[in-house]
Amino acid sequence: MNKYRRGLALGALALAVFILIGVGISMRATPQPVNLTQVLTDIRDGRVTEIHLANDGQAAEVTYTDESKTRVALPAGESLTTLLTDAGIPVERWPDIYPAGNGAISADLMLLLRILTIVAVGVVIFVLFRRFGPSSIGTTPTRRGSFEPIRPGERVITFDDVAGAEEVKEEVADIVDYLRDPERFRRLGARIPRGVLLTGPPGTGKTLLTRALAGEARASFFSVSGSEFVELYVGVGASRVRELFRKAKENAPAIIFIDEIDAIGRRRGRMEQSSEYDQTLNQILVEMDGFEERTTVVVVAATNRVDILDPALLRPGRFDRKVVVDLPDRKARRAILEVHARGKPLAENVNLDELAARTTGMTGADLANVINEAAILAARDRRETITNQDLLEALDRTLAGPARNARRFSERERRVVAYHEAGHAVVAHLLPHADPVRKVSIVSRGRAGGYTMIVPDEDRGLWTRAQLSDRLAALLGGLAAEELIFGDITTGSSNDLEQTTAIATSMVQRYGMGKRFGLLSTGAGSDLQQLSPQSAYTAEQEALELVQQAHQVALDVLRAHADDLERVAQRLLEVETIDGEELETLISPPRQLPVRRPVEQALPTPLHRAPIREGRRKGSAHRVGRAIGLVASFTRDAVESLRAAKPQIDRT
Ligand SMILES: Nc1ncnc2c1ncn2[C@@H]1O[C@H](COP(=O)(O)OP(=O)(O)OP(=O)(O)O)[C@@H](O)[C@H]1O
Ligand SMILES: [Zn+2]
Repeated sequence: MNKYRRGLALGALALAVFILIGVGISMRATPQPVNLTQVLTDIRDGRVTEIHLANDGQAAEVTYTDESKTRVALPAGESLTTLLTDAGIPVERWPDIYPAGNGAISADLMLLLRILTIVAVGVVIFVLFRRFGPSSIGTTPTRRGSFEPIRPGERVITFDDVAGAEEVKEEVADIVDYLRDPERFRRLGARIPRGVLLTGPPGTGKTLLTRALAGEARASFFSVSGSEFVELYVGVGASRVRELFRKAKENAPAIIFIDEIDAIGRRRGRMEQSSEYDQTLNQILVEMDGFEERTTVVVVAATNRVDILDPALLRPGRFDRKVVVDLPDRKARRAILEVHARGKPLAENVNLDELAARTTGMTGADLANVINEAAILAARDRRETITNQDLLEALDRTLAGPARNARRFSERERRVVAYHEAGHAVVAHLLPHADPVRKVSIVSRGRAGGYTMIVPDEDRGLWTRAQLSDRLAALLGGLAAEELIFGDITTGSSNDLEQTTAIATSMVQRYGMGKRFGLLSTGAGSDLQQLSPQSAYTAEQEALELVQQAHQVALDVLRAHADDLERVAQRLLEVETIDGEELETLISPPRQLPVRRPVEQALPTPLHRAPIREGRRKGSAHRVGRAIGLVASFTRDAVESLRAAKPQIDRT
C-alpha cells in the first residue's frame, strides 16, 4: 500500500516536471514575431550578412550589414528554412541555418506535446486530489485527517487549555488514568470504555478536549472526520478505517478521534444512504469489537446529532460512554476568555467579566474568535495593547458575522427563559413525588432555549400515578411561570406540551389511570386499536383534565412560592446555571399548598396496575434524554419561535 502510494507520488512529481518543461516550451514558442516580415524583407533585399538559428530553434538571430544584430522569434511550429523558402529566399545561401527538424520543432511534435501536457495536468490534478483532497488521508501529515501521532516537540495540549469544562474533564479522567497505567485497571478486572461519544453544538471544544485528553494521557492522537468518508469509492472507507486502527495500535497508547461521526454513523438501511457508509461504519464496529483486553486504544467520536446515530454504535463495548459538551455558562465563558487572552497584551481597562456577561449563547470557538478579532483591530491601529473597546467592537463583528450559529438573546428573551426554567425547577423541587432537579440552565443546549435536568434517583421501571402527576406539573411549571410573571405565554413550551400530552394520554389509555376510560388499554399492542368516537372523546377529555389539573398544581405551587421563583430566576440571569445543591439553598421548604390534587383522591382500584415502562414514552427530547441517561425537559425553540410571526401553541 505504502509502496504503491510512494510510486504514485514519484509519478506525480515526474509528470509535474514534464509539464513544466512542456509548458515552458510551448510558452516560448508562442510569442508572435513583431517584425518577422520586416526581417524577411531585409534578408531578401540583401541588408543581412548572417542568419543563425538560435539553439532552441525558436528564434533567428540576424546580423545586418552595418553589423547591428536583431533577434526575431519564429511562429510556433515553423522552421526557419520553410519561412525563408516561402519568402522566396534561397536557403543554400545561408549555411549557418540548421537544417529544418534538427533545431526547430515540427508542428506535429508541438501538437503532440500540447496534448501530452493537457493529459499530464489532468493526471497530476487527479493524483494530487486523491492524495491531499478532502476525502483522503495520506501518510503525510495533513492538518485534519492525519494518521500521524503528535511528534515530540509539538506543543502538547492539556486540560489547562480547555477552560470551563470541569464536569466533562472529570468524566474522562479515568480514561486518562487508564491509558497512563493500564495495569492498575487490569489487576482489578476493570473494564474501561473503548469508545466515548462527545455530543454538543459545534465549536464547544470537542476536538480540543480530545486533543487534551491525548495530551494528558501522553497518548498518540489520530484524527479523522466522518465526512471524509462520504465521497470515497466503495471499499476504500473500510480499508482506511483498518489502516487507522492498525496505526493507532502500533502507536498505543493512542486516542482515535472521529469527528462528525453522524456522517457515517447514521441509522443504517436508509434509502439515501450508499453502502459505503455502511461498510465504513461496520469496519469501525468490527475494529472496536476486536479490541483485545490489552489494547490501550480509546476511540472518541464527536457529533451534534446524537438523535440520528445508528443504535448499534451505542451498544455496550462500543460508544457506551456519552459525554455532553454543553455551551459554556457565564463562569465558563469567563475562563475561556482568559485562556485565549493568555499571552496577549490587554489594556488596563479590559473587563473580561463584562464580556463574559454579554456573550450568552456563544461557544468557545466564538469567544476565541472575539479575542482574535480584537487583537487584529488593535494591530491595525498600531496599538500595543488590546483595549476594552476593541473587545466590544470585535463582539459586535462576531455577532454580525454570517458564520455565527449561536443566537443572540435579547434581554427580554433571557428573562422569559429564566422564569420559564425557574418555574420547572421550583415546581419539580417542591412536589413530593417529582424527581430531584440536578441542574437548571438558561444556556441553550443545541436548539433549546434552556433546560431543567430532572433525573430520577434510581433507574425506574415503574411509575406511580402520583409520580406521573407531579411530573406533568413540573413539565407545566415553565408555562405557568410565564403566565404568572408576564401575563402571557410564549411558544417556548411547545416541547413541554408534547411531553405532557404524551404522558397524559398514556396515563388514560394505557395505564388505567383515568376514571371514565377505566382500565382499558388501546394503541399499539392492544386488541383495542380502533376507539369508538365516544371512547376517543372520553380519552381525550380525561387526558385534558389530567393536564389541566397539573397546570393548576403548577400555578398553585408557584403562587405560593413566588419569592422562590423570583430568587431562582434572578440567580439564573446572573450565573446562568444552577446545580441541585444550590437550588436547595434557594428554595424554601415546601409550604402547605392551598389545593389538594384531585387526581389522587380519585384513585380507582389501586390493586392491579399495568407496569409503566419509561422506555415507551415518546418525544424527541425523551429520545435524547434516554440516550444521555437523563430525563431532561427542554424549552425547545424558545427564542426562535418567539420571533416567528405565527405562534404554534394551540393546545391549551
Ligand atoms: N472550553 C474551551 N476552552 C478554550 N478554548 C475553547 C473551548 N472550547 C472551544 N474553544 C476554542 O474553539 C476552538 C474550536 O473548538 P473545537 O474545534 O474543539 O470545537 P468542536 O466542538 O470540535 O467543533 P466542531 O464540532 O465544529 O468540530 C478551539 O480550537 C478553541 O480555540
Ligand atoms: Zn420548559
